[in-house]
Amino acid sequence: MSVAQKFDAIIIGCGQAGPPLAGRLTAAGQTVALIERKLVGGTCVNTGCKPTKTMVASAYAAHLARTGAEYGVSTSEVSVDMQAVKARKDKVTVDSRAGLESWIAGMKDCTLFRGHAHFEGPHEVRVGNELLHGERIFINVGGRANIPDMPGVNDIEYLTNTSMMEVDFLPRHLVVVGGSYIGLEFAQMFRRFGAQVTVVEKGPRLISREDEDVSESVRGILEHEGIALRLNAECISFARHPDGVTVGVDCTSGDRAVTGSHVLLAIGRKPNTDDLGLDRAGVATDKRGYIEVDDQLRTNVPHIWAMGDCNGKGAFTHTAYNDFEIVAANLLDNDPRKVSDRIEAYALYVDPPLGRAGMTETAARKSGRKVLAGQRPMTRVGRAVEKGETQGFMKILVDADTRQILGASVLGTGGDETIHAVLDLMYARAPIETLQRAVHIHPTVSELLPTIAIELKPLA
Ligand SMILES: Cc1cc2nc3c(=O)[nH]c(=O)nc-3n(C[C@H](O)[C@H](O)[C@H](O)COP(=O)(O)OP(=O)(O)OC[C@H]3O[C@@H](n4cnc5c(N)ncnc54)[C@H](O)[C@@H]3O)c2cc1C
Ligand SMILES: NC(=O)c1ccc[n+]([C@@H]2O[C@H](COP(=O)([O-])OP(=O)(O)OC[C@H]3O[C@@H](n4cnc5c(N)ncnc54)[C@H](O)[C@@H]3O)[C@@H](O)[C@H]2O)c1
Repeated sequence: MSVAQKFDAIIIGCGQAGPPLAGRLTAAGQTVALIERKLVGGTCVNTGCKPTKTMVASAYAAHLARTGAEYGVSTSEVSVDMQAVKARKDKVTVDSRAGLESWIAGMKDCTLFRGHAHFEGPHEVRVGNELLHGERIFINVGGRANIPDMPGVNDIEYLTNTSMMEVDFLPRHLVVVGGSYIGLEFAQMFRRFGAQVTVVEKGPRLISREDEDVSESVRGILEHEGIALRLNAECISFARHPDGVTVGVDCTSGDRAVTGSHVLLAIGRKPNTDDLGLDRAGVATDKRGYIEVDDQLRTNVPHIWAMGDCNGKGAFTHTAYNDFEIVAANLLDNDPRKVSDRIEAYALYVDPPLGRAGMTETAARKSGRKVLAGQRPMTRVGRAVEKGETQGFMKILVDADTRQILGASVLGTGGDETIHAVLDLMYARAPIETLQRAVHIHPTVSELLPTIAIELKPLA
């Protein structure tokens, strides 16, 4: 029997919450074992946010070059060098990962173990030949692409967000299954790189968590760029084809199948909890495998916490990082921060981007509150007109009784940044009058937020 190495804390997974927590714990004098089975930095750094947003930037450059004539700028024929696009993406990713690795290496009393970790008992974790004992254990294992058992899926070669990172060529025709956050970002960027792109979505509209007017506007933006959309695809199936892969789409109407050279599956994520040996530690999960945690991210086992995507309380880098802040505040700062203090916020990086904070209109209506709403199309935002980027709109929702902002959607140029003007007021619990009287800078997209706030009307 091997003797376990003892640590004050074991952190499983080196994603968005693990490394900063290791930093805080070691700075407080604790010994930490940090375990990573693949790449330090996890999804965001290696196969998620960072590489995709870097590629979105290349796609934007191609788009601007193609539309240069509209700005009076003549460009000769635009070509995209996919190897250069990938090299640029790789550099951003590798630099980021290297920065993280050197930060971890500099942490006193932090040992980085490389390998797959699993529980052998409530305090025992095994990584390869090493058995570790932790007084406290923090799980930060993230998630991976969900590949449901769809007809034919095992007979074809498909891409996921991870294998997309190796693509250094232009697919002739990319079929993206899943019309949500991951699918739409890849769909638009590859269309802009020059591929034919079809999005296949089983639901009746894109990004179904958003309001219908947002889905509809995003649909228009993508179709305008020549992306084919197949919604209501209730009979998705796959088969090999001499030209690539045939994706069965519909059982009732339209072309029943679409044949592409490559298929990307972007149909949700699942937590990396099935191979962790959680039962040996007695840690409870829900039916979908997410680790159950309380408002301060403690599992049902008092010395074990779960942070980031694996706890199902968020699915974003900023929510994973906030999980670290909550755990650290409670353990080290005597500050009882909690998840329920967090306001939902995120962006979808199609171009123009969608910035979101708080409730959708659908959720606000369902809440039973009296709701005031204000809206403005980007065609009536000077900054958008000047930039020649007038697609989309802004919408703000306010509680008529408390006068506080319930939520906002900004689909338009700079929407990912503009939304923060609203988000910060929500955190401040400021009444809408604060926004009405704020003097914003001209010419910006944000300068129209006070105008919208002044023009609020009751929801019909
Ligand atoms: C294509 C794509 C684009 C995205 N874009 C954005 C975006 O623009 N903005 C945003 O906020 N979010 C975005 N996300 C979501 C974001 O990447 C995740 O929410 C975030 O990375 C979650 O962080 P985490 O720390 O929970 O997990 P992860 O970053 O997934 O890290 C978990 C780590 O644990 C390791 N691990 C797992 N199991 C074990 C084990 N048993 N032993 C040892 N190590 C293990 C994994 O290898 C991984 O390194 C995107 C996701 C994808 C897929
Ligand atoms: N900009 C960002 O912040 C960003 C970008 C990408 C991803 N992410 C994160 O990654 C998560 C996952 O994104 P996603 O787009 O993969 O998933 P998602 O859960 O948002 O959407 C999944 C899509 O696949 C469809 N679908 C589900 N099951 C299916 C099936 N069996 N067959 C066919 N279609 C099916 C759904 O109708 C839906 O449109 C998001 O929730 C988000 O948190 C964030």
